[in-house]
Amino acid sequence: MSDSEGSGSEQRARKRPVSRSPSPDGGIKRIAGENSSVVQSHYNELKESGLAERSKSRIFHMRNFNNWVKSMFLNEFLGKIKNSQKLGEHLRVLDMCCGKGGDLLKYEKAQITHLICTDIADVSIEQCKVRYDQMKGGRKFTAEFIACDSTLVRLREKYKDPSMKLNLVSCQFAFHYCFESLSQADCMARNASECLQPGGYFIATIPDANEIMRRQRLANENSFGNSVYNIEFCCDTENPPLFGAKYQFHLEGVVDCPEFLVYFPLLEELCKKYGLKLVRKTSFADYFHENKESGKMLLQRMNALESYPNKGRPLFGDDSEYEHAKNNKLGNIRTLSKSEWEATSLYLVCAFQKCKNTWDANGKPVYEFD
Ligand SMILES: C[S@@+](CC[C@H](N)C(=O)[O-])C[C@H]1O[C@@H](n2cnc3c(N)ncnc32)[C@H](O)[C@@H]1O
Repeated sequence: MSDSEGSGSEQRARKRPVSRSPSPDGGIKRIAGENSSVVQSHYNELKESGLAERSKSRIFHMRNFNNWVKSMFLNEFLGKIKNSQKLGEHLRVLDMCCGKGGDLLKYEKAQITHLICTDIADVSIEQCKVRYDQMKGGRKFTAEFIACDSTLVRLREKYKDPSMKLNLVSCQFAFHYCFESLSQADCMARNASECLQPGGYFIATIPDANEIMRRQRLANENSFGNSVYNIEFCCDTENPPLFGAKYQFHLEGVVDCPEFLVYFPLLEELCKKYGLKLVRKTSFADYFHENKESGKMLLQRMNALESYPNKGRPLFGDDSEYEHAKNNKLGNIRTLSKSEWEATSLYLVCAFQKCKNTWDANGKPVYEFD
């Protein structure tokens, strides 16, 4: 259940030189954003479920766990930003691919001053705006809402104030959609970076391509997974293209969409082009182990782990899903079922910091990476 850093697939991937690839899209001609409409329809049609319904979901704890990771990661970087600011300074955030606004309360608690919410799914953006309008409290931040494809559109041109400087850009569980093609990934990286002020951060949670490929190699099949998730490859798994390495991702009751592998060294290169320097990359599994003590109270409050045994109440998974918890000597423990852990440990968190720049004779930024 641990991260697969240094796995065979990663070593194979590392051997593949980015610049020598004859065709970054694997030789297949694609229309930019070919899959975007499928993704847009999927999220637009996704029913908004209330807490009562969510708490019956097979992946109730995993969704809370993912939310815990997001909260901890957001707070880690918002904390760094606040520590570097003077009292009373603005704290402006772009939530790129914000969905229905699941992170609005996190921003309110962090006392940000302005939020830009963007998403390709207009229904989600509308629901996000309704949620924002229903938020009460004197510390409420100002906000703007934009429905558009961040892999095709220059977001800056849509902002109320295109000269606005942002402190944080967050893209949660969504950046991988842009790896459909080079032009889309480039557009998204530019959107993540161009309004960030030097010192600001771009943070993201994405599926870990090395872990996905490791599991595919183990399964030796195009399709693999468990009772809560399934991945079915729609590209050559022996030699996946750098862009457009498509797979169909199914997650119990919430996702059924085409996604794309994010070859991380390439993401790093794209970010570098726009002055973003990698400062953190950690698997969800390692992030949990690093932060479970400091985030213990929040884990409890967010109901991010399941009690085992569950005081006579039924468990969310079959009994066989808790073998790892059976032999512990502590009696009652908090855990996730095996299938949920396998699904959540597919992901990684990463953070990039915007560098300072000077300008060359042609007016192009020259970034100061140390
Ligand atoms: C898994 S959801 C995550 C939503 C939210 N960030 C969260 O953490 O709850 C992925 C989101 O990405 C959005 N999305 C996918 N492709 C997009 C694109 N090309 N441009 C903008 N949004 C996109 C979807 O509409 C969906 O709301």
